[in-house]
Amino acid sequence: MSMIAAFYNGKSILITGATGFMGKVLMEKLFRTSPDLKVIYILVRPKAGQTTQQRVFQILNSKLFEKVKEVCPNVHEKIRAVYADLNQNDFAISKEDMQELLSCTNVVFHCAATVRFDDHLRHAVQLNVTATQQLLLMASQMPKLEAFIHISTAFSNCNLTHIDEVIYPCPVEPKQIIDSMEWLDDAIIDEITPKLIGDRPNTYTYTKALGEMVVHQESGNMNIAIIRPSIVGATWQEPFPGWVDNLNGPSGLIIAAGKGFLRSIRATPMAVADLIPVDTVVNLTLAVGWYTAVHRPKSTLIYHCTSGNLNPCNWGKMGFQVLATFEKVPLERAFRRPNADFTTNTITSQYWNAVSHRAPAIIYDFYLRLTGRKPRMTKVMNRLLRNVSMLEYFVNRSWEWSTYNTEMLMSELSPEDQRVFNFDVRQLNWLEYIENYVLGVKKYLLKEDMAGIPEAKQHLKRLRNIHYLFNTALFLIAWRLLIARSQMARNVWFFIVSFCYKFLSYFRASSTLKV
Ligand SMILES: CCCCCCCCCCCCCCCCCCCCCCCCCC(=O)SCCNC(=O)CCNC(=O)[C@H](O)C(C)(C)COP(=O)(O)OP(=O)(O)OC[C@H]1O[C@@H](n2cnc3c(N)ncnc32)[C@H](O)[C@@H]1OP(=O)(O)O
Ligand SMILES: NC(=O)C1=CN([C@@H]2O[C@H](COP(=O)(O)OP(=O)(O)OC[C@H]3O[C@@H](n4cnc5c(N)ncnc54)[C@H](OP(=O)(O)O)[C@@H]3O)[C@@H](O)[C@H]2O)C=CC1
Repeated sequence: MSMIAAFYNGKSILITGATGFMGKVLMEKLFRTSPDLKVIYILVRPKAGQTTQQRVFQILNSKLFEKVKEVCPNVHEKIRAVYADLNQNDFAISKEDMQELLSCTNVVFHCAATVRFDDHLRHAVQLNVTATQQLLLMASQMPKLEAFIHISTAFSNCNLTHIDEVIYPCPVEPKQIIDSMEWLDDAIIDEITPKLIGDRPNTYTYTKALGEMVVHQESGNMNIAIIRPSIVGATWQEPFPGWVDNLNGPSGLIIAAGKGFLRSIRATPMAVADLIPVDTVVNLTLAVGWYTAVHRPKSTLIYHCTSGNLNPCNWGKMGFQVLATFEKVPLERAFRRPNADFTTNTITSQYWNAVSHRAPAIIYDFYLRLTGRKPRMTKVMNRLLRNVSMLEYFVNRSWEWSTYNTEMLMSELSPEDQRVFNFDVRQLNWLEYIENYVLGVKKYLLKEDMAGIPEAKQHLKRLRNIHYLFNTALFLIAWRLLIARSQMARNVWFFIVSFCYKFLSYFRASSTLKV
C-alpha cells in the first residue's frame, strides 16, 4: 500500500484555488488515491453567474473526474465548498464555516493566486501576498494542522539565472508593501511599480516572491513547505494524457499557432522550454504534504518542480512537434494554415508582425466589411500580439534550477509511492507528451470532435489554394505595375516572352518533324 495515499485517508484537507487548473487535478488525485479521506474543504467564490455549489457540481461532473466516481462514488459528500473571497478581510468566510475549518483541518494546500502577468500591483499584492499572510494566520490557529503547502513558481526569482532551493530576500519587506497598498492611490502605485519589480518582468513574479517571504517570516512552528513549479502544462499520464482546461502558459499559443493566427514569435529555439506536466506537480505536492507532516523537517523546505536539469527540451523542438501534430490533426475552421516560425531578431520579428500578422488581419477585415459583416480580426490580432509580447521574456532565456530537495524526496519514497506519485521527469518522452498536449488542447479545451478531422484537412487545402491564388495575383499586379514604370522590367519581360515563344516554336517544329 502506498504510504502517501494511506496518510491522506481519514484526513480533512483544505485547498485554496481548487477551481483552478492545478487545484482540480490535485483534488482529483486525492480522491482517486485516498478515497477514504474525511473531507476536502475548498474555498470558492461565485463566478460568471454560477453559485459556489454550481461550480463544484460542474467540476465533479467533468471528464476529469470520471475515474474518481468509480473509485469514490460518494465524492459529492466528501467535498465541502466554503464560500470565500480571498480579496476580502477574513476571506468573507462565515463564522460557522471558519470555526469548522479551524478545528478540523489537517493539511492545507494553498494554490490560489492571480497568475495574470499584467495584473495591477494592488490586486496582485492582495491575492499573492496579503491573502497568503491571512491564510497563514488562519493556519496558525488550527490545532490539528500537520502540514501547510504553499504553491509558488519557479519564476519567482527569474531575475537570477541560477536558482537554488532557498528564499531570496526582496529589497522591500512584504509587510511594508502590504501597508503601502492600503494608503497609496492607483496613480502612485502605477508610477512606483517598475521601480519595485526591478529586473523582474511583471507583477506576478514579483508578488509570488513576496508571497514566499511572507511564508518564510510567518511560518512560526508550523510544518511548512514551498513548491516551485516551472511552466505547468497538460497532464502527462493521469487521469489521462493531455488534459488541459485553460489558456495559460503555452496552451493559448498552441491554439493561436494551430488556428493559423500566430505565424512568427520572437523566441530562442535553443532556450530550454522548462515545461512540467500538471500531474507531475500534483504528485510532488502530495508527496511533499506527506513528507512535511510525517518527517517534520526543521526548516521550511523548498522544492523545485522543473524539468530543465533532468530532462531538457527546447522551444525549437517543442514548436516543431506542435506543428508536426497539427499536420496530422488540424484544428477546425483555421484562419490560415499552421506555419509558424521562430525569429530571434527584434527587427525581423517586427517585419513578420507587419507582414504575417497585421496585413492578413487588415485584408480579412476588409473582406468582412465588403460582405456586410463586422470587422474583428485586427482586434483579435492586436490582442494576440500583446499576449505574445508578455510571454517573450520566458522564451528567450534559460534558467538553471537546482533540485536537491526534490531528488532527496524521490529517494525517500517507497517503490510503490514512486510509482503512484511519480514525479520523475526523466521518464518523460517529450515528443509523445507534446503530441498528447496538442490533442488535449483540441479535445478538452476547444471541445473539437475528432470526427471533424477530414473536414478540417479539407479546409486547410482550400486555404492553401487561396494562398497560392492570392500570391499569384499579387505577383502579377506587382509585375504589371513594374512593367509600366521601368524600361529594365519591360526588357526582362520582352526577353522572357520571346524566349518562351522560341521554345514553343522549336517544340512544335520538332513534333511536326516526327509525324
Ligand atoms: C523549428 C520549428 C519551429 C516552429 C515554431 C512554431 C511555433 C508555434 C508553436 C507554438 C507553441 C510553442 C511555443 C510556446 C511558447 C509558450 C510560452 C509560454 C511561456 C509561459 C511562461 C510562464 C512562466 C510563468 C509560469 C507561472 O508561474 S504563471 C502561470 C502562467 N500564467 C500565465 O500564463 C498567464 C499569462 N496570461 C496573462 O497574463 C493574460 O492572459 C494576458 C497575457 C495579460 C492577456 O490578457 P487579456 O488580453 O486581457 O486576455 P485574457 O483576459 O487572458 O482573455 C482573453 C480571452 O480568453 C479567455 N481566457 C483567458 N484566460 C482563460 C483561461 N484561463 N481559461 C479559459 N479562458 C480564458 C478570457 O475569458 C477572454 O475571453 P473573452 O472575455 O474575451 O471572451
Ligand atoms: N499555471 C502555471 O503555469 C503555473 C502556476 N503556478 C502556481 O500554481 C498555482 C495554481 O495555478 P493555476 O491553477 O495554474 O492558476 P489558475 O488561474 O488556474 O487558478 C487560480 C485559482 O485561484 C483562485 N482565486 C483567484 N482569486 C481568488 C479569490 N479572490 N478568491 C478565491 N479564489 C481565488 C481561482 O478561483 P476562481 O476560479 O474563482 O477564479 C482559481 O481557483 C498558483 O499559485 C500559481 O502561481 C506556478 C507555476 C506555473
